Amino acid sequence: MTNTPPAPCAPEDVRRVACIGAGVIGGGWVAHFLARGYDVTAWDPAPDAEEKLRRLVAAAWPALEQLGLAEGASQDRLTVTATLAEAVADAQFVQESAPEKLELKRSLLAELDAATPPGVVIASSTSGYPMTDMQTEATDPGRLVVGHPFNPPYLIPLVEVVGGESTAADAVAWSSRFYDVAGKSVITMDRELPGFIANRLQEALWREALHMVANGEATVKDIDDSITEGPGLRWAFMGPCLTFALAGGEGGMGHMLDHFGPSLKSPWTRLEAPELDRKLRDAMVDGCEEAAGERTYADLVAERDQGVIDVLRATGRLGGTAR
Ligand SMILES: NC(=O)C1=CN([C@@H]2O[C@H](COP(=O)(O)OP(=O)(O)OC[C@H]3O[C@@H](n4cnc5c(N)ncnc54)[C@H](O)[C@@H]3O)[C@@H](O)[C@H]2O)C=CC1
Ligand SMILES: C[N+](C)(C)CC(=O)CC(=O)[O-]
Repeated sequence: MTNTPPAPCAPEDVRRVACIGAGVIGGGWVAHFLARGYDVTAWDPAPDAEEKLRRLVAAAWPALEQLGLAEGASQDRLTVTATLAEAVADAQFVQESAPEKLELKRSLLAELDAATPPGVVIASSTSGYPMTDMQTEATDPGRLVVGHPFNPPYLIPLVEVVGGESTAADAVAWSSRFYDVAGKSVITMDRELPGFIANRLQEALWREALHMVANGEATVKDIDDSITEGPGLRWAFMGPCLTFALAGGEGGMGHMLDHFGPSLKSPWTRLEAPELDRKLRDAMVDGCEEAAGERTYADLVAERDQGVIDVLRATGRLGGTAR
């Protein structure tokens, strides 16, 4: 990593944030930043983007009110611009959440770099591309970082921050501090890993779920119930390592590994990803539709939002209202 200068204002002094791409994640970021009292500009090329974005923010607002809005926070502080250049012209931080396509990310990040005031950090929401692969066309790649959120960004605290080979170390430190000030829970990585940390873990679970559905070994409902009625209850407040240390009783992780470690070699898991063919795709879609039953997308979003808030409240993690 290089050492080019960081953003022109301190993370604590940021007032204006630009969100580029306003779908599920970009819209979620907009809701989060508005609730934290920032002025937000947003740009998305889709013709119906503004209407969809305002609908998403309005749907998220009741949950955000429960979490506690920052002083002055308002949905009215959102400006949807006609062009990308207008969105970033006065931004003090930029969050990019465009589709997960490498070529698109490369050219968009270069375009953002050209249009954003010098020194302002630009973060990508990418789910797994290393920044090294995305920053290749930018004139100032030093200010490009990954800030990987979790859906919905307005409720799930975690952001994984990591730079690429050409990212300035200061830009990584600046963005980690900024997300912290903006109410997120930050893991700063000192090296690039495909999928970062959490998605690498999630992908392992997901790969096995797809294998089981593809082979008719479990239904979508079995898989979801196995987590919500089982390990998921523990994972909300204690990670998989400490949870398994308790599986060793008073002997802790040492006994757990001595006892169960050899079974790691047994063929429980399949390390290759399954072929995501039409049959498997349809089985997953049908299973999810069956699991959703009469509940609409909006019903499920409201149910998920309330569930996350209840868990945050129950585990004493409801954030403060100040930035
Ligand atoms: N959906 C998820 O659960 C998560 C997604 N992400 C990441 O967030 C990013 C966005 O994903 P989603 O919001 O799920 O996708 P999405 O499909 O919901 O939204 C993408 C938005 O980008 C817009 N767009 C298309 N071309 C664009 C361009 N050239 N410039 C700016 N915007 C453009 C689209 O009109 C759309 O509104 C991806 O990098 C994805 O990997 C990260 C964490 C979770
Ligand atoms: C499905 N996904 C890989 C895009 C998910 C994420 O990147 C994080 C999340 O929200 O779980």
